[in-house]
Amino acid sequence: MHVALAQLDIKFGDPATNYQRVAIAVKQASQQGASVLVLPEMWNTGYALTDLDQLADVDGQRTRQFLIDLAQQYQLNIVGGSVAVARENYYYNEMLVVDRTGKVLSQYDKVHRFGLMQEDQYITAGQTENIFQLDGVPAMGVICYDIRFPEWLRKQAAQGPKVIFVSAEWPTVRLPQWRILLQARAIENQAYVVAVNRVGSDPDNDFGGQSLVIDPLGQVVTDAGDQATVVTTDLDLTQVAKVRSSMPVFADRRVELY
Ligand SMILES: O=C(O)CCC(=O)C(=O)O
Repeated sequence: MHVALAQLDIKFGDPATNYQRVAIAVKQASQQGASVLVLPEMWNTGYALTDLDQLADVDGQRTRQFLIDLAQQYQLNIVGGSVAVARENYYYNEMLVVDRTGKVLSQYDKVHRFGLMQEDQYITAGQTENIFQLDGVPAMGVICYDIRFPEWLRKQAAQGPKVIFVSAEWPTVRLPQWRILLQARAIENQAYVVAVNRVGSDPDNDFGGQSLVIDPLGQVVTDAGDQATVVTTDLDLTQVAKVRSSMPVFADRRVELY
């Protein structure tokens, strides 16, 4: 699996610009030979939560068609980060995963709402897991604050995913925690973590990138730095089986105790 991390700057409250930026990133990823492109969180609007009535993608229709078209045109799978979506009278922070044939593999609403950025006031929490197969590889995806809840990732990782995708808008001030949390999620689940954060700023926060690929032993194999970029990395998925068989932590769980 050759993953491309689209570490984008997101223009606050300006979907038209952001759709263009994503289209450029998909093209770059394809030119770099990627098989999977990963986008950041809330890339259509940024955290313009007070304007969601004007800005959110109604029923996610625009994003869905946009990602399907790009996936087919450039023949790559897309872990679509997340976008602000309006469904009925509610707003969601929604991830779509689309394969290169244009099939929608998964639709996930962020489960843990981040109160420090007022998500609890505007966004409706998701209820369902996000496990899918990319080119036959079992994978899962979560969004930003979700990574602070190891039980949520574990519940899904125990079902077989070898790659954990994370899409985020993680403020610079807490990037030291971002790195440690992601490394811990990789180590405890013995899986690759492919995590994409944005760069740039919005009226309240600076975002410092540090999109990472972390191997199943917790070592950072790619760090995208702090500028807008698309970086690619080859995942050696044989590592997952090797690490899991060398220390059988899933089998050693005492699930009757917790
Ligand atoms: O947990 C954090 O520190 C950041 C989370 C966040 O920014 C988000 O979920 O959007």
